[in-house]
Amino acid sequence: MPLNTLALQASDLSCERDDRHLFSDLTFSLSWGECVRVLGPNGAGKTTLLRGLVGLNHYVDGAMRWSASVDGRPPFLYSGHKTGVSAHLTVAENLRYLVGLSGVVLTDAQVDEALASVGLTGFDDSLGSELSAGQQRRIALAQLYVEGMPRCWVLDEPFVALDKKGVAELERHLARHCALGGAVLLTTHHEPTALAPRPLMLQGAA
Ligand SMILES: Nc1ncnc2c1ncn2[C@@H]1O[C@H](COP(=O)(O)OP(=O)(O)OP(=O)(O)O)[C@@H](O)[C@H]1O
Repeated sequence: MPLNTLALQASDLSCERDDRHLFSDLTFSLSWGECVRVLGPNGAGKTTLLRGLVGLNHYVDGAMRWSASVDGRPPFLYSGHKTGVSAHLTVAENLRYLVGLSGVVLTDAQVDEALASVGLTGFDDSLGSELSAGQQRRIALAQLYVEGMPRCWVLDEPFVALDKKGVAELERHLARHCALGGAVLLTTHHEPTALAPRPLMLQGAA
């Protein structure tokens, strides 16, 4: 497949952690317009794989080729199982910090708009520590509503702590993103209903 149709090409990946083989011979691609869901039981290595792909650990060996980035910025947006929200920053500061990792600087109006998209209007000045788990998750997810962010999203358990309405809205948002030519690589124990991701099973090493 021509590389410009791919957000990611990963070949012959293998992973050993603490002398345990988690997976091997893993080859897959993520096309633009596609959502891929990494599947496997607890401890199979889903988080390890995602973190390895985005350069947050060195446990994963093999060839990983992301689509070209713009202006040297990261070619992907990563949001982890832990939200990365600081207890000591306000909601607006947290959002500015998270999108800043992708080289994006927000106007006040853009902050308001993104927070409104995730139901956090009026919480701009609240500290991260003053928010519930679901609200903290929503701060991290607000990045997905900001224009100019990378179009390839790597999301580790993005539905965790969200209420029913939040889950449905996020599913719709991810489906919309892919329909508009974005790409999503995620892991989740939640069974999506409005999203039909292509499964990628971590089988474990032979
Ligand atoms: N902090 C850690 N220190 C040492 N080993 C770890 C640590 N976190 C995970 N591991 C090891 O790596 C393996 C893969 O963990 P990982 O978190 O990638 O699994 P997972 O598939 O994402 O699991 P889950 O479905 O429970 O989130 C685990 O089986 C465990 O042995």
